[in-house]
Amino acid sequence: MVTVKAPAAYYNEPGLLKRSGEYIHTLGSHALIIGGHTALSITEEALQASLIAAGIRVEIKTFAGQCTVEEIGAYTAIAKQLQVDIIIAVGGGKVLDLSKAVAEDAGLPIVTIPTIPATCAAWSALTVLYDERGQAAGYRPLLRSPELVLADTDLLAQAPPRYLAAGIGDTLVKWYEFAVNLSGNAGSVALRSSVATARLALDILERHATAVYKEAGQPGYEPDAAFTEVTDAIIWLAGLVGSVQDGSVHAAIAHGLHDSLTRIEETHDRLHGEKVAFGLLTQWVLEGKSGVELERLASWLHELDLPITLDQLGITADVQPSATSIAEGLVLREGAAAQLDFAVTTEALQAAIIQANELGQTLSQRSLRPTLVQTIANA
Ligand SMILES: NC(=O)c1ccc[n+]([C@@H]2O[C@H](COP(=O)([O-])OP(=O)(O)OC[C@H]3O[C@@H](n4cnc5c(N)ncnc54)[C@H](O)[C@@H]3O)[C@@H](O)[C@H]2O)c1
Ligand SMILES: [Zn+2]
Repeated sequence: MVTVKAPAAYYNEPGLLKRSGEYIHTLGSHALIIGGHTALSITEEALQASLIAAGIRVEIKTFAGQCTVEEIGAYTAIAKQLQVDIIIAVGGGKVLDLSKAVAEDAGLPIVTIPTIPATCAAWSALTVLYDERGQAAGYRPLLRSPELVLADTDLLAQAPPRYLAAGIGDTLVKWYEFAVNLSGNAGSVALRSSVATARLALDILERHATAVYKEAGQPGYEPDAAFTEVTDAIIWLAGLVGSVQDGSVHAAIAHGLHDSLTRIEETHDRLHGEKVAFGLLTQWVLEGKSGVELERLASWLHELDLPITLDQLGITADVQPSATSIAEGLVLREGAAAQLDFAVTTEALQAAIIQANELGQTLSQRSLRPTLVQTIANA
């Protein structure tokens, strides 16, 4: 059986927030807004004004910071107690994930308003769970994607560019994680659909991501067509890649390494897309890509300021034992290894992490040189 889950509507425009009531009022008249602290401070005024103007009563609760089963239960109880008829989620991936599960458990429609383009969580019918210590604790598939996704490109363009880079990392991984599963067979329609969508997202990122990332952080930056393509790739296309499922099992190595990295305390302030990026660099080594190709790809990650060394991930312990524990922590889904034409043993993974880290160090040192020369020249 194939299931395709996507939002009833996805909008991407500058200034959407100010008009959000026009889109939301047909879905509900008494809303619970769940938002991160920063996200609410940026959006609350415009969002509330637009909702109230559209005749929607508003309740607001600040997200406590972690998407755990307990927190989902707590916000569901709040939604029921307040007797709201719609949930509006505002913020990064964690608050959107929590709110989607809350809406499902409370039997309510949900609108997602991403305030950073760091993941496809605004779109997907999936909640990634953590425990209270911030370690990955599994995935909760949801029955539906959100009813409505409002991607306000003004809002997304104002976010610190680090989040954009993380979103780019988390999107380009889609192609590389899916493509390795295609070895030797054409795949089902579901797999081919995901691969084709992931390819389109990769094409957009290859074309625009670096320039958009460099420009987006500049003062007075206004989102243009390239920015919209890049954020569409991150939210919509990456979301669509995961929207189509036929029960077949894929090996998501970079994401598996991400999950393993979440068990290392020092990586906790690194973003999802940042950990995935290092996981992807490791996967490229494991796949046996040529030195030239590895250098090209790692340089791209480096240009986006994504981590390409363990140190950049926050891991300061010795490389060898760190690589061993990350490698040992990778759990592939049952049957996934059979799809691959390269081996994923703990030893091979450990060696790949060490090689990725060495390549990352070399590239980082090389790109430091102009700065050093500059510093000496200016001394
Ligand atoms: N459901 C899915 O399909 C899916 C996909 C990928 C990742 N995820 C999950 O999403 C989470 C990662 O999401 P994330 O990377 O967005 O991190 P996040 O949700 O932790 O947000 C990162 C930070 O951004 C801040 N923030 C939000 N809006 C801001 C703004 N406009 N300006 C400045 N700061 C702002 C938040 O306060 C937060 O501290 C993880 O839990 C991950 O597992 C889910
Ligand atoms: Zn991801």
